[in-house]
Amino acid sequence: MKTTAVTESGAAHAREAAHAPGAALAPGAALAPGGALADAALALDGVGRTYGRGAPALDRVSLVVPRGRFIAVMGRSGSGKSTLLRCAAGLERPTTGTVRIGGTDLATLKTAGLTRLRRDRVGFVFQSLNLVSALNVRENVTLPLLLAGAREGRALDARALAGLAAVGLADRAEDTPDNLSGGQRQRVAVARALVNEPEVVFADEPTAALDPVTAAGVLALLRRAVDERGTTVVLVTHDPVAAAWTDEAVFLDGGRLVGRLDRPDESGVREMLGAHVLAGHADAGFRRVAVAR
Ligand SMILES: Nc1ncnc2c1ncn2[C@@H]1O[C@H](COP(=O)(O)OP(=O)(O)OP(=O)(O)O)[C@@H](O)[C@H]1O
Repeated sequence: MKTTAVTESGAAHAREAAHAPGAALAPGAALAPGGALADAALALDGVGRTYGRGAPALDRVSLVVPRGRFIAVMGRSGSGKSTLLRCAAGLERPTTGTVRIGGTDLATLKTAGLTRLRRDRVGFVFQSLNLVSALNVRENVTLPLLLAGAREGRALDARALAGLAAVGLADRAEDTPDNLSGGQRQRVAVARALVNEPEVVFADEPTAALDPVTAAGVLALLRRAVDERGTTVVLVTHDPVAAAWTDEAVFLDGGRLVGRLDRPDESGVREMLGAHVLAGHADAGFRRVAVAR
C-alpha cells in the first residue's frame, strides 16, 4: 500500500512519542490495590466474556494502560476486539475478571454509577454511536456536557466551539451532521468525545470508512489529545497504518492476548498480523515481541 506523506508524519510522530511502555499482566496476575497499577488509566485483570454456551469471546485478558498512552487493539475479525472494548469501557459486564478505569473497579458500580462513570470519565468514538441528526453540530458536541448536568448557555457553547475549532470545524457549528462528509462527521465525533476531557477515549474503527488522508486527520486529532492533554486512547483497528499512530499495539486471537508491539510501525504490525498472531493461536501464552527499529 502506498503511504501518504501525512501518514508517514503520523507514524514518525507515534515513533517519537516518549511514553513508558505499557505493561501486560500474566493471566490471573493480581493488581495491588492502591499500588502503581491501580493508578493506571485502564487495567484489565483476567477479563473474560462468554456469550451463551459458545467459546469465550474474550479469554482471561490482562492489560495495563498507563495514563497518556495511545494503544491499538488489533486482530482478525472475530478475535474479540470489540468485546474487549465494550468490557473495558463499562458498556458490558465481563463474565470473569476485573476492569479498572482510573483505579475504579467497575464491578463495584451499580448501573447508575457505571452510567455516570461512562458519561463523566470516558469518551467514545464508535461507528455505531452516530451523531444525532436532529441536532446541529454544536449541539451534538455539547450533548455530553448537558448529560453531565452542565447548564445551557454561552460558556457551554464556547466550550463546544473551542472543541470544534480544534478539529477544524468551527465554521460548521450550525450545520446539521447530514450536511457533513463522513470524515467531517468523525471529526465532530472526536470533538464530542473529548469535550468533557475524559480520562480514556475508546474508539472502535473510527477511520474504517474514511480515505487515507481523511483517516490520518482523525488519527492526528486523537494523537494530539494524547500528547497535549494526557488523554489515554484505546483504538480498535484492522489497519496497520492507523496502528502506526499509536504507542503500542496489542494483538488478540481467539479472545486471547497473543502479542504486543511497542511503538508499532506498519511493517511490524503486518508481520504480527500475518505471522505471529495466526500461527500463534495454538500457543495460549502471552508473548512479548521485541521489534528492532
Ligand atoms: N452479543 C454477542 N452475542 C453473541 N456472540 C457475540 C456477541 N458479541 C460478540 N460475539 C462473538 O464474540 C466473538 C468476538 O466478537 P467481536 O465482535 O469482539 O470480534 P472483533 O474482533 O471485534 O470482530 P470484527 O473485527 O469483525 O469487528 C465472535 O465470535 C462473535 O461472534
